[in-house]
Amino acid sequence: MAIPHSPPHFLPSLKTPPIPTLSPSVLSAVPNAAVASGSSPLRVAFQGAPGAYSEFAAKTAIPNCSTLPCRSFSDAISSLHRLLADRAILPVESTLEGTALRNYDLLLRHDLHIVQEINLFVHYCLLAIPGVPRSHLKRVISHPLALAHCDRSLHRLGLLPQPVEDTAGAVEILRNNQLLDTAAIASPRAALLYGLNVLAHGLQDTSWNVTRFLILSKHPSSSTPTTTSINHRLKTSMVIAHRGAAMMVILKILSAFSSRNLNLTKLEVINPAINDGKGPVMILDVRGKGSLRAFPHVLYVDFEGSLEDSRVNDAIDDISKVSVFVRILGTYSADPNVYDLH
Ligand SMILES: O=C(O)C(=O)C[C@]1(C(=O)O)C=C[C@@H](O)C=C1
Repeated sequence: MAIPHSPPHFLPSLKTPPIPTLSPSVLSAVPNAAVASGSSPLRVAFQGAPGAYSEFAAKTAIPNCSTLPCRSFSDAISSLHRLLADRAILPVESTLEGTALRNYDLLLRHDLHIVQEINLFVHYCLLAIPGVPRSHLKRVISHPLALAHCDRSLHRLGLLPQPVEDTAGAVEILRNNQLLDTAAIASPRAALLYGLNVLAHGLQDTSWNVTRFLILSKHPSSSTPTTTSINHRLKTSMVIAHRGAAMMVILKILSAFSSRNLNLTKLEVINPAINDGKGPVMILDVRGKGSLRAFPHVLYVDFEGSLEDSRVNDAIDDISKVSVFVRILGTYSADPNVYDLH
């Protein structure tokens, strides 16, 4: 996959010129192709340039996969619909951000299935063009979340943060434009890939900085084992819409699962007023006419277990009685690890 080209070199400057942007989506340059079949590696679409954390998460979760860089998460999802990719990977939770509502929103608008999860320890580095000392740096570019995760460190270093689309994209901008007064925050892997210097490791303000990614497919997980064991727990994710009596539904959910000895791993109340300012949550009704429906009151729930288990089905029946809509988003192997990119 060719790295997108940026404009010719910028002259080093003491002022801070505008940050050049990446060229249009790499996705559109990929010829239409059939879904990988037989023994061909799975193709995983991710948002960002090669070297992004999402790409690393994809390669860690599916070691032999090939990866497809996309300009946006929505491009990554449309690459699944266009059969350019077999999987798409989305970050859905992080230590600082909590639930990434931006990506849940995407997930719910499409008829896709969660088939895998992966937890990645996100280790941020300060990267610069080789030979540039830290004292020459005036500003730093990266994904807005990465800048937020490193806020205190950047303040200490006196660097002006400027957001760009993704961490590896920032490195690419730095390299292609030879910006000598600018650093990027990205992974050690991106530094290697683009030949940049690592000036500082572990820039994140909290020592525990983990992002949870979900891998999506057009089809439910076929390799899902039907039995659970200590080493191979299954998890199911669902979305529940209700009439507004959140407390009553939450109590029902808690009792439906706890009375059957099922473990809840996530329960998040989505209040339309804080849903990233988007108002009601739009959910594709995959069982109905396949139409998008607007729900003002929604809960995101993950639990250990699968629909193969009658206790799970009974719990869902109980919950359905107090809710207006329930959609199962997928059953997949729970990731018991946190992978470190180091
Ligand atoms: O920019 C990247 O490298 C990404 O993979 C995206 C992403 C995100 O959108 O959450 C993933 C993890 C990092 O914390 C920052 C950014």
